[in-house]
Amino acid sequence: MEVVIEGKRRIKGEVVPPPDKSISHRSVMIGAIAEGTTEVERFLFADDCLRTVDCFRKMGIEIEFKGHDSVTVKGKGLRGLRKPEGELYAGNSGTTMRLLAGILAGQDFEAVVSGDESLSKRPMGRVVEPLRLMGARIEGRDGGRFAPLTIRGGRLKGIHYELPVASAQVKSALLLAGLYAEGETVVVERQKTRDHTEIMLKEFGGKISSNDGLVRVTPVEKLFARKVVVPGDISSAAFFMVAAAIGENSELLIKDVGLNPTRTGIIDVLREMGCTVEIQNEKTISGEKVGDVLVRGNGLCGVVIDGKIMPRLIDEIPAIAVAAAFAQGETVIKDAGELRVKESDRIKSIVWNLKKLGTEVEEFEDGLLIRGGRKLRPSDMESFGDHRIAMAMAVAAMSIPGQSRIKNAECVDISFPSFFETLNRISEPF
Ligand SMILES: O=C(O)C1=C[C@@H](OP(=O)(O)O)[C@@H](O)[C@H](O)C1
Ligand SMILES: C=C(OP(=O)(O)O)C(=O)O
Repeated sequence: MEVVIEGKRRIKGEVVPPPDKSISHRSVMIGAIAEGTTEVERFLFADDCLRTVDCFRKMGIEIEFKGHDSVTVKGKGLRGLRKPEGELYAGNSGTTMRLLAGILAGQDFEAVVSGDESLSKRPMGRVVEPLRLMGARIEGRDGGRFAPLTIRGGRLKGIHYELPVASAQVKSALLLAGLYAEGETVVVERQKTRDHTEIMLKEFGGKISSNDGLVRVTPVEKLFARKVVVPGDISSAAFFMVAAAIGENSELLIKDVGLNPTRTGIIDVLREMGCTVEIQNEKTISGEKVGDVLVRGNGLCGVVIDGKIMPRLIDEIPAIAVAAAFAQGETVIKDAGELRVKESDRIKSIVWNLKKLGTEVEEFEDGLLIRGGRKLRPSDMESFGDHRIAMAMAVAAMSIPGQSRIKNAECVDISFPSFFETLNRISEPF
């Protein structure tokens, strides 16, 4: 699908972002291994989370869709999953494959997890190696570095493991496997990554603690079903934040956004770039911080983004790169090598598209430099099959007078199926 975008400028009004993808995945996974029925209010009906639903249905879990945005998961307890017939297909979703690997490592059956072309190229050694140390038998392409993975779970033992890459998916896989292990599992993270697994496991009665970069889990006999209310996804909201930040005279209220501090790097960066971002109505729901975010565009300047903040905004870099192209001065993004192993090589994808728009960009192994503030031209852009690239470039196109095109834009269905309609609704013509 090719989407044509007429450049418009003013972004105005109110918007509610789609439910959080990370939390939606976890609600099904943890709900499936809890005792009782977990009601999930505001589940994300998008491709990635539906892959997680399919995988658990294949393992005998009843999952019902209720209305347009809720699901119920009939949990069967820690030992209630059954051996699936055929492969478990994770599609494009890294979160599905890596977290599922952790749960499968604790089961006493064999299962195969596969993915689409993009997911089959993403590194799986980072979960395979520590899960093997815990006692799981896992095979995969190239010695287990790539999917499909064949996982034979069994008796696991807890490990003390320092994450070689800052990854919430790897941490979560080990914590989930730790539910089945003998003794304590300790994951050491040098940079704090999103902690939705820890929060939800605690809500469901898990024994888990986090202190000073050490996350510890010990097995419990049972997890107990809980109602989960999923906040809006700050990673989806980020596209609107940037749209409002770069739009002249723009003001946008984004409601019910998840504000877990491990995810709010985008807000810090936009403020540092000179944008007004106000948080209103903060509350805590299902253990997660939520609030409304008001963004007012009033001119941006370049920034340096590196180091510890990276895990707090890793999925927002495509949107931030667009903000940088519209900002005065240079923006440098470093320590972002992880972008090369997402749904596309996001450093390459960003550089390719920004150059088409007339931005001066330099590519580094672990990041990029963007010289902002030049007059940009409308263009034909390419998603490279990556939802976040399609959405970021649509936001850029929206602020450039004239007609741009985004090729292969159907990939927005991965995390935000109504993205283009929503973007149209909040933007006004010149
Ligand atoms: O745990 C999660 O839900 C996610 C963790 C991050 O990946 P990594 O763990 O690979 O950094 C992020 O990029 C992804 O979109 C979702
Ligand atoms: C990297 C992402 O997701 P995943 O790793 O689950 O495919 C993303 O949504 O940007």
